[in-house]
Amino acid sequence: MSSNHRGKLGVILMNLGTPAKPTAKEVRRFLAEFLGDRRVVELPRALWWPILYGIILPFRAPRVAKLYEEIWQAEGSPLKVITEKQALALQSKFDKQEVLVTYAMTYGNPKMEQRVAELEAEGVDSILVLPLYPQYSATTTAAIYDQYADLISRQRNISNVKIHKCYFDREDYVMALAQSIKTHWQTNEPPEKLLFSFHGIPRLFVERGDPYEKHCLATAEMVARLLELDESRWQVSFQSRLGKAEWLTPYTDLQLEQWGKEGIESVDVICPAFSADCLETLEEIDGENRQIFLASGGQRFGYIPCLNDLPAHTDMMANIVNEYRPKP
Ligand SMILES: C=CC1=C(C)c2cc3[nH]c(cc4nc(cc5[nH]c(cc1n2)c(C)c5CCC(=O)O)C(CCC(=O)O)=C4C)c(C)c3C=C
Ligand SMILES: [Fe+2]
Ligand SMILES: [Fe+2]
Repeated sequence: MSSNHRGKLGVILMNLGTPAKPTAKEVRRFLAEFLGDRRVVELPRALWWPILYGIILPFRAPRVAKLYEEIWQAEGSPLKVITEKQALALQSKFDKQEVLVTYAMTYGNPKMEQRVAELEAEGVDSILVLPLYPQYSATTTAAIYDQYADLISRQRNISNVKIHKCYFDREDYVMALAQSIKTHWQTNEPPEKLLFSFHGIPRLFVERGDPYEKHCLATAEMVARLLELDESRWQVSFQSRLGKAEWLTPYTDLQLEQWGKEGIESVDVICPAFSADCLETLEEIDGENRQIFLASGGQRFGYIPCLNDLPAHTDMMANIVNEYRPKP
C-alpha cells in the first residue's frame, strides 16, 4: 500500500424493503419476514405467530397488494426504484476506485450480507452501512445492526463494517428538507398549516427507551426554525399505525380530519422519516389522507415529496460518506 493510499470504501445504502411484486403471494412473503422480526413486533412469539399467520397475513396481504398495485411503476416498487437512483446518484460523486456504492434492504432483497460479499470481492478495505432512516428507532435502524451482528457471528475474520446510526439533526439534512419545502412553495401558495407526518411506532417502545419521538420532534423543530414558521403554522403527527395498542400521537389521519372540521382550508404534508417515496407516502398520505382532509371540509391538500434523489439529499449522503473515508 503506498503512503497516500486512502483505502477503498464500500457504501451500502439501506432501506426497509418492499415486495418483489404487487401480488398477495409476494406481499405475504415480505410481511411475514418484516413482521416476524422481534425488533418490529415485541410480543411473545407464542402469542404473535397465531395472530400473524392466522389473521394478519391472510387478510392484510391481498388488501395491501391492491394498494401496491396502485403505486407500482414499470421498473418496480417506488421504494426500490428510488433507492437504486439514490445509489447511482451517490456513486456519481466518487471515483469507483475509491468509493463503491450499492444498496440493500433489511427485508426482501438484496440483502446486506450479499452486498458485503460483493463489495469485499471488489477489494474494498472497509464498508459503511448508511441506514436511510434519519431518526433512529429500534424498529428500523437496530434491525440493521442485528443483521450485521448475525453476519459477523458466522465469520472468523469479521467484515470491516461501520454503521451510521442516525442523522435527524444534521444541518445538511434539515437544510435539504427546508429547501424542498421552499421549492414547493415557489409554485404552490404556502398553506395555513404544514404537517410533519412521521411513521409511528408503539408508545410503549418510546416508554422503554426508544429515542425516535425525540428525534422526530427535533427534526421538525429545526426545519420550522429554518423556515421561520410561527408555532401556530406547523405540527408533528404520526402515521401508519397497526393494531389496537396506542402508538405515538397525534395520529396523522385524525389530525387532518380535525383540521378539516375546524375550518382549516389548506394543508401541506411532508414525511421526513421516509428518505424515499413509498407505499406509506404515495398511497397513505397523498391518497388516503388527502381524501380524509378534503372530505372533512379542507379545500387544498399539498404533498411535498421525500428527498429521494434530489441533489441536496445526495450531497448530504456524500458528506456522511466523506466522514468515514480513511485519511490519506
Ligand atoms: C409493527 C409495525 C410497524 C412498525 C413498528 C413500523 C415502523 C417503521 N416503518 C418505517 C418505514 C416503512 N414502513 C413501511 C411499510 C410498512 N410498515 C409496516 C408496519 C410497521 N412499521 C407495515 C405492515 C408496512 C407494509 C405496508 C402495510 O402493510 O401497510 C415502508 C414502505 C414499504 C414499501 O414497500 O413501500 C417503509 C419505508 C419506519 C421509518 C418505521 C419506524 C420509525
Ligand atoms: Fe413501517
Ligand atoms: Fe400504511
